[in-house]
Amino acid sequence: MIRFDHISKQYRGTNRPALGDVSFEAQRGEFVFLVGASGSGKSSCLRLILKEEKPTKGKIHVLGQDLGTISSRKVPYFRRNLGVVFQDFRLLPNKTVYQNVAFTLQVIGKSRGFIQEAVPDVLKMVGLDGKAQRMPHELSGGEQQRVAIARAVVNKPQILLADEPTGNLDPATSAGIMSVLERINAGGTTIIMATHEAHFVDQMKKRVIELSQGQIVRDERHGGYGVTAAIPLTKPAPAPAEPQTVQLATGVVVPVAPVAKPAGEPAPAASADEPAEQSNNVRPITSATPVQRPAEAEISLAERLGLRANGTDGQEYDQNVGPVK
Ligand SMILES: Nc1ncnc2c1ncn2[C@@H]1O[C@H](COP(=O)(O)OP(=O)(O)OP(=O)(O)O)[C@@H](O)[C@H]1O
Repeated sequence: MIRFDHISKQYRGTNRPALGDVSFEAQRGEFVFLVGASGSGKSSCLRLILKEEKPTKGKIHVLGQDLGTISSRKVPYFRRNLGVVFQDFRLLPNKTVYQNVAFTLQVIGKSRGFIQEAVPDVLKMVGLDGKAQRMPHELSGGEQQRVAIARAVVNKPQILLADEPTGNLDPATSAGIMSVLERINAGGTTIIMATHEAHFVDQMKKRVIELSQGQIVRDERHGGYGVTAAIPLTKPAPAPAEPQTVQLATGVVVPVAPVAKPAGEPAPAASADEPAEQSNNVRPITSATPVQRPAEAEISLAERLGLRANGTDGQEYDQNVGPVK
C-alpha cells in the first residue's frame, strides 16, 4: 500500500539529510504511528507520501503507483485516495461545518445529491451530529479537529495521513479524536500518524516506526512510544498533574496528563462532547441549499489539501474528477 525503498531526502540549502536511506512498507488497513524527536523526519515522510516533496534518492510506491512517475497534473487525482489532517485544523473560517466538509466534494465535482447524503453521514460518524450549521469559531478545538477529519474522510480515501492531529488539544479531547481515528481505521482505512503523544501510542499497541535523525531506529508491530523518542526540545514540557484516564471507543482505558499550551494559545471553548454555544447566525440546510463553486481563498485551500493542481483555472476544477489515470 505504501512502500519506501531506500528513501533519502535532503532539503535545498541544508547540509544534513532530513531522511537517510529509509525503507518500510505499510499494508492496507494498518495503523502506523511515526514517532521520534522533533526534527527526526516524521512530517517529511508524510509530505513524501502526499507527493508534496520529492525524494532525493529512492522510490516511493503508494497504492501500487511509483510516485516518481505521476506528473504534476495527475497529482490531484492521486491525492483523492488520501485524506490529510493537520495539527492546526485548517478549516475555512467563514463556512459552516457542513460547508467545510461539502467543500472537499464540491472541489472534486461530486453531485449535489451525493454531497447531501455523504456530509451528514460523515458528520455523524465523527460525532458532530446536530452541529452542521455551526461556524468553526463556535466549536471547541476538538470539534474543529472532528470537522477536519470529516473533511479528510468524506470521500472515503484509502489512506489517512495525520500530522500531530492532537498536538493542539487537551488530553481528554485528544482521546476523543483518537477514538474517531480508531473507528476510521476499523473501517479499513490505512492510517499513518505522526505524533508525540506517548500515552496513546503506549496504550493502543499499534505498529510504531521510530525515527531518529532521519533514520528508522525501531519498527515494532505492537509497539510503545519508547524511551528514545525524546520529548522535543522545541515544545514545552507537559505540566505535572493528577493522573486521569479516558476510555477510547475500543474500550481501551488510556491514562492521560494535561499538555502545557504554548503561551498565548487560546484554550478550546469546550470538550469535544460538550455542546458549544448556540449560534443565532444559522442557516438550515435544505435540499434547495445551493452548492457553489469555490472562491479564490477556498481554491487556495483546495491546493493546500492537494485536491487541486496549483495554479489551474476553473476548467480544471470541473475536470478534476475521477480516479488516477
Ligand atoms: N522545507 C524544508 N526546508 C529545509 N529543511 C527542512 C524543511 N522541512 C523540514 N526540514 C528539516 O528536515 C528535518 C526533519 O524535519 P521534519 O519536519 O520532517 O521533522 P519532524 O520529525 O516532523 O519534526 P516535528 O516533530 O518537530 O514536527 C529537520 O531538520 C527540519 O529542519
